[in-house]
Amino acid sequence: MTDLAIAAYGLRKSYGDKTVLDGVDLAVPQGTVFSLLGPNGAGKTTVVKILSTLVAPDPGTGPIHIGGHDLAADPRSVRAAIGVTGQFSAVDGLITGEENMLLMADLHHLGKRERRRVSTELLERFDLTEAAKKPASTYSGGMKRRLDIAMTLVGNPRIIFLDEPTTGLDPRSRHTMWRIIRELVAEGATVFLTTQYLEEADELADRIAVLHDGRIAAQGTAEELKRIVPGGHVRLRFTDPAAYRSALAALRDAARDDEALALQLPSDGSQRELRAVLDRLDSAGIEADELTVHTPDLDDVFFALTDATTATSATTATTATHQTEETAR
Ligand SMILES: Nc1ncnc2c1ncn2[C@@H]1O[C@H](COP(=O)(O)OP(=O)(O)OP(=O)(O)O)[C@@H](O)[C@H]1O
Repeated sequence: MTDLAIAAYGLRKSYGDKTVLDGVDLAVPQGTVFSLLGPNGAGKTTVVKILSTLVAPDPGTGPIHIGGHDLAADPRSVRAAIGVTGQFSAVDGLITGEENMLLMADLHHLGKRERRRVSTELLERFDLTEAAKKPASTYSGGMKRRLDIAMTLVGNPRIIFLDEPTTGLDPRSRHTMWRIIRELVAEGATVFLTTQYLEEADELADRIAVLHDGRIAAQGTAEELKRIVPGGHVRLRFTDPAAYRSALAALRDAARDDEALALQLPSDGSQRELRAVLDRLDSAGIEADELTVHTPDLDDVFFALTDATTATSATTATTATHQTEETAR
């Protein structure tokens, strides 16, 4: 257990007769990023609130250890070990960024000189020195979010909960946030990240869990999760209708898209399967104008796990715009 920053067993929580968490197990090794994914209302924030001592879990919940401390027996030590930034920021808009930082330093009982040093250092690190003397209400969304994280880091927490840290941020601010998260982990912190952006989990997380219907529907590395959904295929596109027709005759098992003059053959995207497809094309004398490989992405996994009825259309939709599609010809 010692190398686990977060170990929680059988998390349960209901509000009235609504069961939000119905036995959730979580194990997060130190120095890693763990991402909890789930649709709106799945219970991600509830998990963060329980693990950060803000909300009590229901009776029947198993043991929870955060940073080696028993959450039920020693919540004070848990609070000392963690930092939390939620969807509702702790930033006070009426005072300056610097004043927000100093206030946080006071809450952590830092000495006079130390509070200045920590505040200046963190403002600089998060590129807020120039704006430090301006009221936080004048900050952009990205700046506010950076200030929020800077405030969280005042107490030098080893375990950091980030609840949807990039929701509503533009791509540049999002990338800045990703860099910050990577730096924190490189310094040895553990990050528990909730997000609705699958791309974000894919980018950052060592392990990902998908929360659905009060339980963990699946968990693993991004690669492991992608392997559990079907949908990988090779797509061949033709410009000449005659070539398309002869390909159609030779590859009877392929799914056809007559309008686009395209065929799709199932494939897991591995070198072996790709070679098999190319061999078939060669032996049938087929020369496609374009060959693209589609491997399932986290969107496919997410839709497949959280809503079976939308799985098919989601897979189709991502096929058209997929980022990991590689044009081979
Ligand atoms: N204090 C509360 N009282 C009653 N119901 C609550 C309370 N807090 C949360 N809920 C309900 O619990 C469910 C899970 O909420 P939670 O905020 O944990 O979801 P989430 O996965 O974080 O969603 P989102 O992505 O929308 O933030 C929701 O249906 C919510 O309405």
